Amino acid sequence: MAAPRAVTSAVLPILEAQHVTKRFAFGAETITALSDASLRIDKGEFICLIGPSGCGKSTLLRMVAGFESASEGSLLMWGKPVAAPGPDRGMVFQDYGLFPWLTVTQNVGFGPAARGRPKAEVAATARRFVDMVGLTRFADAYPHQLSGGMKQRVAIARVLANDAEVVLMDEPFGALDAFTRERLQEELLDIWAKAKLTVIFVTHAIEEAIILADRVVVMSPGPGRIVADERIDLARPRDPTSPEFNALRRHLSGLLGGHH
Ligand SMILES: Nc1ncnc2c1ncn2[C@@H]1O[C@H](COP(=O)(O)OP(=O)(O)OP(=O)(O)O)[C@@H](O)[C@H]1O
Repeated sequence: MAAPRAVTSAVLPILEAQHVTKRFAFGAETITALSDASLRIDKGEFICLIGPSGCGKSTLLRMVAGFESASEGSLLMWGKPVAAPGPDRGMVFQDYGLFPWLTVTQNVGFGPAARGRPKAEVAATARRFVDMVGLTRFADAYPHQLSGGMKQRVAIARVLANDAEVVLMDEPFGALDAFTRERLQEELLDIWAKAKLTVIFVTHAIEEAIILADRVVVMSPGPGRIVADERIDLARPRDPTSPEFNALRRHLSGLLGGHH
């Protein structure tokens, strides 16, 4: 019977941070990058981490990615400790991290090919995700032939081709102009919905967080802490000129207080 299993998976969060503290040695000093952070994320949620420079956003993301381990507390994926990086959690970097000598299709198929998947399967997977991010016409192009926004889409497709359930994005649109940024926000939401992803997205921009997130997690520095976790109940696509949007903008701005 499938029902009891479904009930169990519905209550188990895909990710959970339990009282996570992260300290770094810095010369003779110790820096507490993150202090006693607890957070529960359900499958399919779009979470934005927001806060001023140095509040531990990247540190938290890197810990979920498995690049760093907790000094105290635990970080769990499907109830099991995150011990190392894995293809189930894909990071999209601001500088895209594409291989310049490979085409769009080869970049997207890189992960499955490196894991030894059969050629035909790699090709089909790459094609599927190149199509999904709207780059069919550029399948054979090289990264230098693409715009910043297109490179960003390749980076997302590459993560998806790895079967990632969780996509980690550290200010991915920070380097883009406002117009491209808005278009990519829409496209990301589209891909997120289609691929049923769980996204953790770091941003400095309150408006971007309200456009994108199901929940906005607000952090503050010195030491890095989670100070609020706000649900955004507005229907998508969200209108930044609406009174509800503005009320949330003021509210989050207040939570960020003097830090922002
Ligand atoms: N490897 C490291 N060694 C020493 N200190 C570190 C290391 N990584 C991060 N830190 C420190 O931890 C704190 C949090 O850094 P983190 O990069 O997580 O902040 P952030 O909120 O992502 O900042 P930004 O918005 O500027 O990217 C900072 O004080 C930083 O100097």
